[in-house]
This record gives sequence, structure tokens and C-alpha cells, in this order.
Amino acid sequence: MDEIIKVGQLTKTYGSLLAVNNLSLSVEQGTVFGLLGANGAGKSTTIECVLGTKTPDSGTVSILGMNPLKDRKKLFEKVSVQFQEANYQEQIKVGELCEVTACLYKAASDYSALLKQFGIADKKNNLVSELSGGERQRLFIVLALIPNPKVVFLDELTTGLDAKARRDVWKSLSELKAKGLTIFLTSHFMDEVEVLCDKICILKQGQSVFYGTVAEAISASPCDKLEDAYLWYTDEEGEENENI
Ligand SMILES: Nc1ncnc2c1ncn2[C@@H]1O[C@H](COP(=O)(O)OP(=O)(O)OP(=O)(O)O)[C@@H](O)[C@H]1O
Repeated sequence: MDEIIKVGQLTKTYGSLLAVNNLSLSVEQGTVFGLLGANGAGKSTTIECVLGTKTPDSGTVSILGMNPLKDRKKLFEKVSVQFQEANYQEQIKVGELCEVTACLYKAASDYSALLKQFGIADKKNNLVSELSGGERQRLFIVLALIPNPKVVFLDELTTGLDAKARRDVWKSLSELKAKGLTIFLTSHFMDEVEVLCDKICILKQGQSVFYGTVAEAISASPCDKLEDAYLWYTDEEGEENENI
């Protein structure tokens, strides 16, 4: 299988803070990769280094065969990003925002189909400011998919979504994956990770404490559920108990 993202011994510091420590990972085409870890574990920093919006102190990054620091423009024609707090214009209609976004790309996807797929087709004529939190979140995913990317980065993709909407998003992403899309996501929801991710990396204070499949994560721990295993790898349960 083609390796779409390859990170080798990546290290990034902010002053004296070691945000990412000697991290290596690889993501194959048409798979979903989950980068997990507590707040401040180094997920966003890793993603920014992979995208070339931050320069690592050391290590190597290759994405779609490109060096993100050198091929920024070419890279962003093929890679798309949805961030948690996307800063889009609010006083614009959903359909107009999709249209404006589609105009920026040569091979844009049919945004009407995407709006339908993500259950917000009926909001096309609403202002972005009128959307509920969950609808807005789904719009952010649609906007990230409009460029028809080869790789999409989704940051906490279903935060704020109700139970049905989360399942619908999972289904849509699985369909896109089946068509060859590579997805790099962060999530704090282990049920979501279990359903979607082919491979995961768990970060603890910038360091990889587990790298492999969900099944391997569970079997290499003393636990039988991913959420318990995750807490075991990150020691969050122990630390919590210590404070009781
Ligand atoms: N520009 C910066 N300057 C200084 N420290 C930073 C900067 N950006 C991030 N950090 C610190 O680096 C560490 C890793 O942050 P990062 O945002 O990568 O974590 P994260 O895993 O994405 O967290 P979250 O789940 O809260 O989004 C944190 O301790 C954070 O405070």
C-alpha cells in the first residue's frame, strides 16, 4: 500500500517545552489514522509540522511524496484541513460559502452532494451564523472535503454532534475512505476511534506511548476496552485516582 504520510523522529520544542519528542509514524493510502492524546499532548503541533505550517526542530516529514516546508503550494492543492475552531465568515449563506470555496479549486467536488451526505442540504440558504453547533461542525467537514483532497485532516471531527449525527458522519467518512481518501484525525472519543481508525498513535506529553491498530492497543494492555486501554497508556486513570 502507498505510504501517504511518513514522519521520522520528529521533534518540536517551544522554548524549554518539548511538545513533540522523537515521533515516527506512517499513514497508508485509503486508511484512517487517529492521533490521540490528552489536551496538550502534542497532536496539533504534530499536525502543523506535517502540514509545514510549523517547522520542526529535527526529524523528517514527507506527505504525498512532498516536503511540506518546500512544496507548500502544491501540497495544499491535494491536502485539506478542518480545524476545531474554524474561523469562517458568519454573515454568508451556507451555499455561498461552499460556492466560494469550490471556486478556489480546479477539481472541486459537488458541494450539494456533500451537504446532502452530511445532512445539512436544507441549510443551504441559511446564514452560517444561524447554524447550530453540530450543523456548523458538519459544514466544516464539508468545506474540508470540497477541494476533493487526497488527504484530509480532521480535528475533533464530531465534537458537539448528537448521537445520530455522529454515526452519520462516521458512515460518510467510511464511504469516502472506501473511495481512496486518506483521513488523519484527532479525537477524544474512543468509540469513534474504534469505528473509524485503521491505525492509531497515542501521545503522552509529546511522546508516542502506543502505535498500531486498535486491536493491538487493547491486546498489549491489561484492558479489554479501548477507552480503558487508552487511559492505561496515558496513565490518566492513575493520575486521576491519585488526586482523589
Ligand atoms: N505556539 C506555542 N508556544 C508555546 N507553547 C505552545 C505553543 N503551541 C502549543 N504549545 C504547547 O505545546 C504543548 C502541545 O500543544 P498542542 O496544541 O500540540 O496539544 P494538543 O494535543 O493538540 O492539545 P488539545 O487536545 O488541547 O488540542 C502544550 O503544552 C501547549 O501549551
